Amino acid sequence: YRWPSPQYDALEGYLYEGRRADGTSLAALVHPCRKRTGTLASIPAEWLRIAFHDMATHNVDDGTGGLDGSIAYELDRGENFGSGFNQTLSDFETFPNKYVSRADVIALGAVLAVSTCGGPIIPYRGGRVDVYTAGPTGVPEPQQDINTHTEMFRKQGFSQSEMIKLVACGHSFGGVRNTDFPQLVPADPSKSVNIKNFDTTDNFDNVVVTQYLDGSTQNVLVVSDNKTMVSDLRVFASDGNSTMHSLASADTYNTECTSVLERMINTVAHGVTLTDEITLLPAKVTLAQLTIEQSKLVFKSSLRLTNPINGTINKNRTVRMLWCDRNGDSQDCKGNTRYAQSVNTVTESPDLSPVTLKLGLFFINYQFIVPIDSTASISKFWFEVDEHDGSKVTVYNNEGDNYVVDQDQVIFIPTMSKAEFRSNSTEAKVYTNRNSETFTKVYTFTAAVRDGVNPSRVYIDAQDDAFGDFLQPFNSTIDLTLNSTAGTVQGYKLYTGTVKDVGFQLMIDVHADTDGTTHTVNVPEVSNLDNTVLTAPATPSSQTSSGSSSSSSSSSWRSVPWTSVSLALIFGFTTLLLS
Ligand code: HEM
Repeated sequence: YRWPSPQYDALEGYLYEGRRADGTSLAALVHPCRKRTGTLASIPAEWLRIAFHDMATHNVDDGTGGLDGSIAYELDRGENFGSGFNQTLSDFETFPNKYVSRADVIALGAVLAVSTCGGPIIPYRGGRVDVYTAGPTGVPEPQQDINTHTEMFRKQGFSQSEMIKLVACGHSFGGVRNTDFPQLVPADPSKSVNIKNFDTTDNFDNVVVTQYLDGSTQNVLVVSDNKTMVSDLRVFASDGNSTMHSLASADTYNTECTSVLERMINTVAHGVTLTDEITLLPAKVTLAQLTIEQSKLVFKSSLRLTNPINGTINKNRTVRMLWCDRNGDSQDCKGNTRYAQSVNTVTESPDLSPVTLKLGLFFINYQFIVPIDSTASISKFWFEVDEHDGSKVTVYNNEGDNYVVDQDQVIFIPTMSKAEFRSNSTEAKVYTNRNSETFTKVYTFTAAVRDGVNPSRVYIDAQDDAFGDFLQPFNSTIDLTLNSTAGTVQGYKLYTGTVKDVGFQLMIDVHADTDGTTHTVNVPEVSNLDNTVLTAPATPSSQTSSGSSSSSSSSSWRSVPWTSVSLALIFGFTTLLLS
């Protein structure tokens, strides 16, 4: 991992924070191992089941299908019977975005579902590619015979024993509904909700296996009198119960389920390449932006650190952001290195994501905002964490590369931008909320281009992938026009333009074309805008740098802490003892 990596960051945020960049939480819908209000159905069970059904149309012979979001177009089929699917799709609909496909969200749902109910952490990758039409059929149904099932799983890429494991892992929680399968679960007027669970626990555990083996199982797909429908019995017994016996150990069950469910969520069409496994970033830089707030040029960023749940946060800890000028005498810290303390600390709940909770960690965010002299500007930044307890100061510098501000020619100005919900609709496209009210979201965006650049074109590429009913993504390019009355603000000229969107997660890239070069600022989060909470910038300090290109050993520089930092930059050390 090297910053910037917006796709990795988005996937990492979804997995370990369970939420969108604007704070809307996916994890909170399922965690802790929740039941749905009303139907009392197991939400995690619905989420795991949909991942299987979406994947089940994979054809290993021709490399088509797999986890690709096609399930959204396949719900009218008998093989996708169940009211849980519609509810799950509406749980998921606001979460796909430019970096996280709908299929990635479905896969993530399976990971969150298993971990929130006490199961293992299934390794997660992103990069699945969505389709916008139904695929072929291929989901097993209980009335089919064992040969049909074995062949269906073979086509999905799973052997007989893997089929048994997949079903035994899938049917760990949740159950069969009377409304969906009255042949299996007879009507019972005494119950307002009539779901027959696969076993006696709501957790993700091997009780479904042990109760099957000891004969106490209540799983209707095993014990129903309707012998046509007892598909779990046929599947489980298809190798003489040998695989089921192997799953009688809880540890083996967890290991085998991790492996087979990981393969399930990673089943994609040939030609689709998944990302590396998304592991937790111990120090994550987010929300880095050069912008104008209250007529000042400021640089903002946030450093997310982890803390063990059973450990205390060191109250004496100080976290500094350090940065270099882009221009002038101190260009790239040749003269001075600037630094400032964090202005705000936000400690997250350990319940943010069941995955991070399971890792025994929670997050603390150190937020920075510093004034930037527009002539000097900023070229790169990094962080230093001092526990003030005699231990080494830790430097977070992007593995020695620093966090590089790749350009300052074009910047985005959230606080001078806004989003309006226009109801009624004279607008061409509208979005219908849960109360059947129609809206169009009208965004007015303000960007700024350095004075003197004279761009031939300033424009925004806007993309939204999050729609009710899983409509096609929205893509639009709009030109921004110079606000000639605003003059020059902090060495920048302002440009504005309007985007109309009906989705939930607009993301934009702002571009300025100059002399054959396109400068771009990527904005993955456009929710706060003119509602951004304003914080006064910190007062920065600066300290003479030794010069990052020089290793001169004058006697004075050893006493200057920043030289250690500079050395860290040169040699890529992440931690150095300050002299
Ligand atoms: C031979 C293969 C399979 C058959 C015939 C089958 C059949 C069924 C049936 C009939 C239900 C009840 C659905 C309802 O009442 O709405 C169900 C539920 C479920 N299935 Fe399967 N299934 C199979 C394999 C799998 C696999 C491989 C997984 C996941 C790895 C899985 C996960 C689930 C889950 C989690 C539920 C509970 C859903 C809920 O409570 O809402 N199933 N299955």
